[in-house]
Amino acid sequence: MLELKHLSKTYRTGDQALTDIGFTVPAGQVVGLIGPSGAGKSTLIRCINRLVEPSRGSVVLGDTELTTLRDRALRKARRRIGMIFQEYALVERLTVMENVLSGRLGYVAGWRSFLRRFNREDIALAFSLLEKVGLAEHYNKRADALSGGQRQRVGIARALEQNPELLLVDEPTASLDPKTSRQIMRLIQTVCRERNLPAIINIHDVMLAQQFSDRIIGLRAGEVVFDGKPEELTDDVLTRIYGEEDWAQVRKDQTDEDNDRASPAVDLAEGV
Ligand SMILES: Nc1ncnc2c1ncn2[C@@H]1O[C@H](COP(=O)(O)OP(=O)(O)OP(=O)(O)O)[C@@H](O)[C@H]1O
Repeated sequence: MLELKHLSKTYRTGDQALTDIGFTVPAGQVVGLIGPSGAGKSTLIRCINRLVEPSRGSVVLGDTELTTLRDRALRKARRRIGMIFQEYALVERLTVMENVLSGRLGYVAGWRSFLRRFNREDIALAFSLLEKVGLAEHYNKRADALSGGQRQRVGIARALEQNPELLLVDEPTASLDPKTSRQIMRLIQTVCRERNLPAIINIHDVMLAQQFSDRIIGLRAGEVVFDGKPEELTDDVLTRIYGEEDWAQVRKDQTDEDNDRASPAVDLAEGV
């Protein structure tokens, strides 16, 4: 379980990115974090694993207060949090397997020198995860030989290799076509359900968020303005989060765009 209490962040520039955020994410719950550009979504995700230092408040993972940890204790705690990034953050010239195994070392600097030290269990886990994400036969390919969807699958396997207690996911589909985006969101949802793993997904696409989250949190100007079930995301709520729009038209445009962009060639390339 993850608990945020009175979390606030003011950057040195004076930008107040988050104001008094408080919510709890129980085991197994997938939270879609939505809001307009600049609402504070990335800042919130990064305050949880302390890539950004919160100005006030607390973040509790299980029974560990993360906000007061330093150095080694912080590095150890970060290994309990799996991160999945928009741009995958793979080491391009290493193989798929090596990238997945790197999850074992979390955020430890200089991990490359330890590559030879993985034990049998780590490697067996990596193989089973590659099977899970549909990439087993590609284990020995270099990361730079993969499509975007395949890279993101490696990113998911790497995060799971950490055996995390929480997944933080930052715009996982922003670089992907609509069909691959749905496949990736479905995969994240499935692995969270299977492992009873809580996740917070920063996601721009409201329809995807609605389809694949158990709960939606809407941020606007650094504050939570909606916290509820995906089906409660009415046009009025969307206006509260994003401001005035013709939501019926936005939905139609989004559907048309999805249909236009899902060409058969792309489907084949990304379908693994
Ligand atoms: N490193 C930084 N220094 C100063 N201000 C920052 C920094 N990072 C973000 N901000 C400010 O904090 C606020 C929240 O930004 P953040 O990137 O968290 O929003 P976001 O919802 O993730 O936006 P987007 O969807 O465009 O990525 C914005 O006003 C932004 O300008």
